[in-house]
Amino acid sequence: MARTLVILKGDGIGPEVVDAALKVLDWAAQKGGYAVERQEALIGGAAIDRTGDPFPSETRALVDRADTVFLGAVGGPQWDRHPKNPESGLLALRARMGLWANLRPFEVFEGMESFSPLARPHLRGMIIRELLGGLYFGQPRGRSVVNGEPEAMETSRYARHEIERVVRLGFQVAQRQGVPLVSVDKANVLETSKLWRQTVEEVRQDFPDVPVIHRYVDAAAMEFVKKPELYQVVVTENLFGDILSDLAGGLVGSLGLLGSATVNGLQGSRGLYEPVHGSAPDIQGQGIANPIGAILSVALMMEWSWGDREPAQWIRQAIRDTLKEGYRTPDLGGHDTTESFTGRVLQQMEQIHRKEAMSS
Ligand SMILES: NC(=O)C1=CN([C@@H]2O[C@H](COP(=O)(O)OP(=O)(O)OC[C@H]3O[C@@H](n4cnc5c(N)ncnc54)[C@H](O)[C@@H]3O)[C@@H](O)[C@H]2O)C=CC1
Ligand SMILES: CC(C)CC(=O)C(=O)O
Ligand SMILES: [Mg+2]
Repeated sequence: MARTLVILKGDGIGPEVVDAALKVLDWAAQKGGYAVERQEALIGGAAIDRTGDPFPSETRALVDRADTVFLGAVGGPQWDRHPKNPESGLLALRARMGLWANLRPFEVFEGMESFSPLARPHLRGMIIRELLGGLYFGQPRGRSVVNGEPEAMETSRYARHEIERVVRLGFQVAQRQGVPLVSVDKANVLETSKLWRQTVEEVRQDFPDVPVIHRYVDAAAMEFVKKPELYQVVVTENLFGDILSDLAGGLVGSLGLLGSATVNGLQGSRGLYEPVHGSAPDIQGQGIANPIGAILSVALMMEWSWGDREPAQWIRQAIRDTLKEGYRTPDLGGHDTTESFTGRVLQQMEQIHRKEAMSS
């Protein structure tokens, strides 16, 4: 059966890493013997330039009919002074799809230890970031002039059910892995965080076998660096998850190494897949962006939306093997281009596939 996919390449290095990821997807689909029907649409700054809207109606219509969406990245300095904001297109997409759990796995690949002074061998974990609430979406927000002076405001808001569903997912993932759940909040100050912590305490009654560690976000930032092995499954609100997942990028050696899946719980095929990094305007157009985050997002898509576990494992193994052989893009001290690195990953996948075919 054909799988359908909406592709939103976006801005900066978005198109570069998405093109790399699609090569891997095509290979896996061909080996799996199924077709992927792809439709492409505009988002972010590219959409502003063409239509005046960062999330145009044509894109909305396609997304509404789609189960699976794959995104590059949005934003860039050329839109800083534009009245419309590319990032608001991404937030509108996330809200429109109604997907609330953003899973951001991280892993120190073998040989990558020296790219972060903090990296530990074999370190891996996952940040589960609530994606539809908090400061990014709360109302009221905006600008005003008070006593002749410009003011700006945002609102952080969470309803209990919005916290409960993502916390429950956190418990389920931690239970599956047999590890503690680390819940990050700022309950010593913020009302939303007090409700968050109270909800975690209530939901934990249903998971008596999962130890819970509560941390305030400031202490968590310190401890993530000092004792990262504690942070195997982390559940947290939108803003804190955004910040801590970039910290995880630093911890494993590069932001370019992280993929993500945004889903509605353990079941269901609907998903939005995107690398954790942004549009990286500083390296845009040079052909040197690290495609690993985007390629790992393909693996997550195959697993979470399509239930294709085996090709997802081939992809991950091929990335490990390619790095182990010393191929790297410049963010990891290497000389590979996005294209040459992706070519190596494809070769590794071919080898893994051939070996498995011979042994079965
Ligand atoms: N999901 C999205 O679409 C996101 C978009 N952004 C937007 O991206 C633009 C740039 O934001 P920044 O703060 O610079 O964050 P960024 O994630 O784009 O880049 C931060 C640093 O990491 C490097 N980097 C990121 N991805 C890389 C990759 N795949 N390979 C090699 N190096 C990589 C960049 O070169 C840069 O030095 C802004 O407009 C921002 O709003 C930022 C984060 C997420
Ligand atoms: C650009 C923002 C909308 C979000 C962001 O930084 C992220 O999702 O990682
Ligand atoms: Mg971010």
